Amino acid sequence: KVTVEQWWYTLAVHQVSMESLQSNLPFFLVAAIFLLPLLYSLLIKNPNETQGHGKSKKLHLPPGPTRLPIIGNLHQLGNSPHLSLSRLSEKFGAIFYLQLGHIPTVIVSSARLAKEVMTTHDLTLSSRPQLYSAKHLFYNCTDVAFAPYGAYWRHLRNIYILELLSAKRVQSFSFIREKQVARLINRVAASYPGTTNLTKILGLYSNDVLCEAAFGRDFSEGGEYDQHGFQKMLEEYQILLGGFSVGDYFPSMEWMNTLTGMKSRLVKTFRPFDHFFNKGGTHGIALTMDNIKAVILNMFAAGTDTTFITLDWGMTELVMNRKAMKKVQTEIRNFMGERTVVLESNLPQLHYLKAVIKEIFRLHPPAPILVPRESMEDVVIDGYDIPTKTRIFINVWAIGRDPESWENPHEYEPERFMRSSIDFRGQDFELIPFDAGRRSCPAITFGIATVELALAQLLHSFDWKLPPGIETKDLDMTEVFGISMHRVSNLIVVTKPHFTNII
Ligand code: HEM
Repeated sequence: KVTVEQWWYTLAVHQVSMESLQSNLPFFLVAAIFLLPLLYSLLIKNPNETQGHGKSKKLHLPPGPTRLPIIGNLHQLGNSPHLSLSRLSEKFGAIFYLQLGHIPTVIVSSARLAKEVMTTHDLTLSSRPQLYSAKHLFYNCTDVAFAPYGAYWRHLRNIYILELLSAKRVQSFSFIREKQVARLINRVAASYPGTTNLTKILGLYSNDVLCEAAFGRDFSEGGEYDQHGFQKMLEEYQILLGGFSVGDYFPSMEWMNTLTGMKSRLVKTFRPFDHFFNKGGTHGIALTMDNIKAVILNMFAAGTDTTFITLDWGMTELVMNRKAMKKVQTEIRNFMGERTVVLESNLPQLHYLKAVIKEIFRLHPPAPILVPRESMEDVVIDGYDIPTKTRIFINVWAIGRDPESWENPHEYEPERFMRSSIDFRGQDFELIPFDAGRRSCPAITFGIATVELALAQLLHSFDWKLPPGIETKDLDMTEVFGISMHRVSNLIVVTKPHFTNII
């Protein structure tokens, strides 16, 4: 039976924080009076026997108790689903089942099973659930990330791979990255000798690169960018996409999203972007204007936060791990000598820098449980029958810290990648920050180039440490809830320029 605890667990995993419960208390009380009988009949349903969707398939649960416990406090659970799901996988194994409302959900937390999902069953598991937030934020899921599998998605995906993000196109954007890295360095230098809010500066850099690549125009010049409030809008996007809406778990109760205010919040977030994109033109592409806007919007939503999170965690880990910081700076400075500006052509020689970035992806994948997939047919994974329309989450955060795959899994040790050929491009399932298979990130080359160049130049141009009186143990590692997750706190540092001519 789905117990009341499980229902609470469902809410908790999907960001119903104590604050939001409290602020919506009058609504919940009124709703409870009217809806309790209905909720009761919906919840008291045996997940072992019926999965709805017109089929009557048996879902064989992994061994272990079927009744799920509540772990930790609600607020903590709600804001860190990758942590709570990792704890559940320690208890129930590398594959386990959750009945989230009416939706059968399977969580996969090992490299071996991720490989099974992303190779053997990649096609069957290549669809996406039509999430309520994605329908409102991405033109009824007509973008590439949330479109269900089919001819339309394949068409869009080809536009990404062959046109927007082809190797040649990404290469042609190198002047954008080099220009924006120079601006990044100037922003850091401007705060010298005071403290630098590096998180803020890295956020601006990631947005500037994407804006210029997408629109061919530098929006940060003349403050046009700030005027549109992109940064805030994108943050809201990440939160809403990862958030909980009743209709995603109880499809027949989608109307409740209007009452909870979820719908108006989505519309409010979506409108400014839509308005902004109206300034462009379609110019002969056989897609509707909304389709094109969805594609561009996807680049922002998928590309800015992920790049920024990688850089922010990268600098945080290096500031905390002085030995690795010294080693990577020595590598860059030995190679660069008196040359102050790092070029993209220098990057292939910086092997330890690449190991540093892999280690960031292992410990802090920007999308810790990826975007859910949805099964298009019945499928057997690791001996378990998984029915059609099951939602599949891959906990890449847990896979990156799995002691079966990694020695000292919680330690920051880039050296491990100097001794191994493991890479993040979708062949080694221990390290899949970009996902793998059909639904993997089409922008790996773009993303990596944006991260590598910025990191190399920051480390070459400055020495970095925490402000006086602050120690590594004082840094707050809590993450903000969302589909991608960055640290709640900003990284505040003090810098010392390496070259006299930089300030
Ligand atoms: C460090 C940088 C990045 C990381 C770690 C990353 C990670 C990911 C992941 C994990 C997915 C798969 C979603 C899933 O199945 O869970 C994805 C998809 C996607 N990413 Fe990235 N990404 C990065 C940068 C970018 C950039 C810069 C862009 C655009 C310029 C981009 C565009 C996309 C798009 C359009 C998809 C949807 C693909 C589909 O569903 O077919 N990403 N990314």
